[in-house]
Amino acid sequence: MSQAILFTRHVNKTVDEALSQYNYDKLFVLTDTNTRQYALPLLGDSKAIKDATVITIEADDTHKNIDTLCAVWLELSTRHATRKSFLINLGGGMVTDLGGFAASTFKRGIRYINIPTTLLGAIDAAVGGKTGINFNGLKNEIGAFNPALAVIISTRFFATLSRENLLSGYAEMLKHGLISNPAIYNKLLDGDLSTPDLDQMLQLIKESVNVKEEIVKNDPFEKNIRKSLNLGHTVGHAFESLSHERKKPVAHGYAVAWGLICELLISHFQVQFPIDTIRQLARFVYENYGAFPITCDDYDHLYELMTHDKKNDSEAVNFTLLADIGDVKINQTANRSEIGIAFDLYRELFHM
Ligand SMILES: NC(=O)c1ccc[n+]([C@@H]2O[C@H](COP(=O)([O-])OP(=O)(O)OC[C@H]3O[C@@H](n4cnc5c(N)ncnc54)[C@H](O)[C@@H]3O)[C@@H](O)[C@H]2O)c1
Ligand SMILES: O=C(O)C(=O)C[C@@H](O)[C@H](O)[C@H](O)COP(=O)(O)O
Ligand SMILES: [Zn+2]
Repeated sequence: MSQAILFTRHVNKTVDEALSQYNYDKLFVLTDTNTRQYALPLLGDSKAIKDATVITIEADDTHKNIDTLCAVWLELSTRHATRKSFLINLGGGMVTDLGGFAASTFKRGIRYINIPTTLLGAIDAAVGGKTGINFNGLKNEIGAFNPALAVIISTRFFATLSRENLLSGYAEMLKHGLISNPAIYNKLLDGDLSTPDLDQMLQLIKESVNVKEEIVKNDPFEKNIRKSLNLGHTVGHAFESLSHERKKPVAHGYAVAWGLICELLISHFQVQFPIDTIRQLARFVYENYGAFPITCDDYDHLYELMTHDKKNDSEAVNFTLLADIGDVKINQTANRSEIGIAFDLYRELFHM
């Protein structure tokens, strides 16, 4: 499973060079309503893109669903896309997840590349081949492992990103720091998020992509060590699903940030992750991300959502835990009452 990761400041040129390597009959570009407005113009000088058919879907995770997927399949079909056609996914993780899955399934698979336009997309979603959609109230319940042939990353896209979406991506970078080593983690924790400088952040972005790339190379299908990339997501996805049910969707990275704290609390009790490091991160998360409001009335439902986690292989809920920064313990479990204790402490740390 090889995937070229290309960092560039000249996206047009890089896109044209990348596409010139492939023979294709028709080129399609998938955008959402925001990336059509803000990101597509940055590709205006690409010769290849000038002749492409643009397909545009509604923005945000509430549309990462089967209806939107059908709409993309229908466009490809009515416009006579063939197995020799090519798709470019231009957007954040919502577009690259859904577009990657559309490409993986249309006529049993057409080739595609990702051009992430969010920080989260660049350091995480566009890389590594997890594609899919939400289904039955569950995150990424349907999907496939199938990497984009190339991922073209340019920080130029991030100039129009909201602060919320920058922070959302930063949370997945913190996750990469936690699972890799203290040097990367501490730099991230020292970052000043009040006035983020994207060019200064480029080095951190490259390190973060590298953390993910190395893990995926070793375990592309998440049989073992790739589960480390899921730190924070067992709880995070349950928070995210609950936020959709409440019709107040939170950004994915925010749910991961809160999920990280809960799972580090479970790590503390099960594999002695240091409590002071949790307190420090909880302060950072509270100051920058606020809190996801829960009461003990939500615990049973959150637990039910976690019983659907894709890492589970039995009745028990599977967690990736940490004994320390960079010391990952996969295939750990926690029961309903242990998770309840973590929620109690999370609420205390987040002043609920
Ligand atoms: N496949 C993976 O490995 C993986 C990893 C992490 C997250 N994900 C998934 O990715 C999704 C989250 O991705 P995301 O945070 O990029 O969200 P997103 O794609 O929904 O983008 C967030 C918002 O920013 C807008 N936007 C995108 N680019 C913009 C730009 N350049 N300027 C202005 N606005 C822009 C979008 O239209 C959207 O409104 C979730 O569905 C999550 O499950 C997948
Ligand atoms: O690439 C991975 O592996 C990850 O787990 C990265 C996560 O940040 C990402 O949110 C992923 O989509 C979660 O996957 P899921 O298998 O828990 O749905
Ligand atoms: Zn994630």
